[in-house]
Amino acid sequence: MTRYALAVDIGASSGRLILGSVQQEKLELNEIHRFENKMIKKGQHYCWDINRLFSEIKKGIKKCNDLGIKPESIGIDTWAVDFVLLDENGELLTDAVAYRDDRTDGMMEEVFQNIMKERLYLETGIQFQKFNTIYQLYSLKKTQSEVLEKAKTFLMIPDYLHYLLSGISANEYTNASSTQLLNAFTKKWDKTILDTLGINREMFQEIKKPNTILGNLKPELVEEFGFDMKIILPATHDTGSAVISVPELNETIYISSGTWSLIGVENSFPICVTKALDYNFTNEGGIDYRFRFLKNIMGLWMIQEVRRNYQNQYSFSEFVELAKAAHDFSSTVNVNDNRFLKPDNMVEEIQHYCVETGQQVPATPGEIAKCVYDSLVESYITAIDEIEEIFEKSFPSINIIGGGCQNEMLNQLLAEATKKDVYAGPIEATAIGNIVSQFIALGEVENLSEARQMIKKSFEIKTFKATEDVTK
Ligand SMILES: Nc1ncnc2c1ncn2[C@@H]1O[C@H](COP(=O)(O)OP(=O)(O)O)[C@@H](O)[C@H]1O
Ligand SMILES: C[C@H](O)[C@H](O)[C@@H](O)C(=O)COP(=O)(O)O
Ligand SMILES: [Mg+2]
Repeated sequence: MTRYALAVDIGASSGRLILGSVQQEKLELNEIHRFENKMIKKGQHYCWDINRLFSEIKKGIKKCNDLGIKPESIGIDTWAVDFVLLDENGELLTDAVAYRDDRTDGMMEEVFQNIMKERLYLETGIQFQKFNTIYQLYSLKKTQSEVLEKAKTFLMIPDYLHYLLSGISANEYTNASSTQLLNAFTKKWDKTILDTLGINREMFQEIKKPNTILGNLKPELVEEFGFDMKIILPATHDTGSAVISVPELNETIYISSGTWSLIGVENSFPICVTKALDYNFTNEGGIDYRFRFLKNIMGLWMIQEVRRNYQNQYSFSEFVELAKAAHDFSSTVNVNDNRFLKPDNMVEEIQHYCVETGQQVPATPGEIAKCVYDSLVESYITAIDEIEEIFEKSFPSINIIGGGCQNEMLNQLLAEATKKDVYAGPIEATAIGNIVSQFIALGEVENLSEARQMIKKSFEIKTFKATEDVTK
């Protein structure tokens, strides 16, 4: 009898529910529901519409009935760092404020008045992004200390969605690592950091690893759906699940390409050396206590915003064709400049940058798109050079996974620029990683190694090579 696991993968731009099963030793996916995700303004803050997200999840679960399928388990992954706080009755005390909100402006610098930057990095190994949970909580402490004092439960976004399904509170390890409040070595909440910043450590929950069976659905949801499911924790940080799906993990660099581009390697221990700090690499927790040594690059968020600025009149594939037609345009921007984190108008921000740096100013949608893609490749190359400097070796290939691996122009540009083989796929890497984590817990798949072998033979992986230099 076929066993099904249901993955819920919610990224910053879209969410999807995907059923997974093993058929003839291959993983089979069936996307049953997809929905848009975006920030909404609530009061003075940008937030996630967490109630709509949960209703989309329930809508997707109910579609299983239309297929006559009762999945054995469900697991939810989303973006990192964001959270909600609950009161003693388990009710929401806060909105799900989004990491791009400006409430953390200046907070990192204030935290460094209490804890040295180097100390934070040595204990947590986490990159310095202004939106990390530590700075969001510090902002709350300054502006709404009464909320922090009342809070009894701290749940990150996937934790909260699992709580809504099961009534059980837990903090999953891979996402907890992104907060910059988890000690990279003890894998526990770092009491010294919390106490030094005066953040109530009692609200943090027990850390649970991926592959943990958290519990079952609340009885009223069993009634509503018509079936029960186990809630099994995947790597609830979406990039943690995505990296599980990288088919060629040994000796390769991956780029999880979606709203963000997360570029890095898998490692068995945290690398907290000065050079990693200076280059702002992170050591996010992975499955089986591996580490995701990676760097955030602004990613396809930029083209998502450009698309919005042009009233969504162009598809992503049309932007690629428009960029190809603008082949003579060569201005680039530093994509990791915080000015691109949440500009009022991305097109204008890119144009202002080019004026300020004395470059040709992009005017057409094609020139803007080409500038974004060329700038991303430039940033990828810098990060690859930094990784190879830190590891003191050259990596032969790059694996691009996630929705962005469909941008074949970007894939070819990277192959040409690095002379490395670029492998593209699987597209739904995050959901696949989520599903295999559930199957490992259910015993449907033996372990991570078997999962990766199964993934490699189950999905199309396209190869992009540098063109031979015929002049030689
Ligand atoms: N057909 C396509 N051609 C080129 N790029 C694409 C295509 N489809 C999706 N993309 C890129 O993939 C991105 C979305 O990737 P995805 O992994 O779904 O994002 P997230 O998980 O962050 O919501 C889009 O922003 C877009 O740039
Ligand atoms: C804010 C974090 O850096 C972000 O969540 C990143 O880690 C991530 O996982 C983004 O995933 P997307 O699928 O939204 O690109
Ligand atoms: Mg994603």
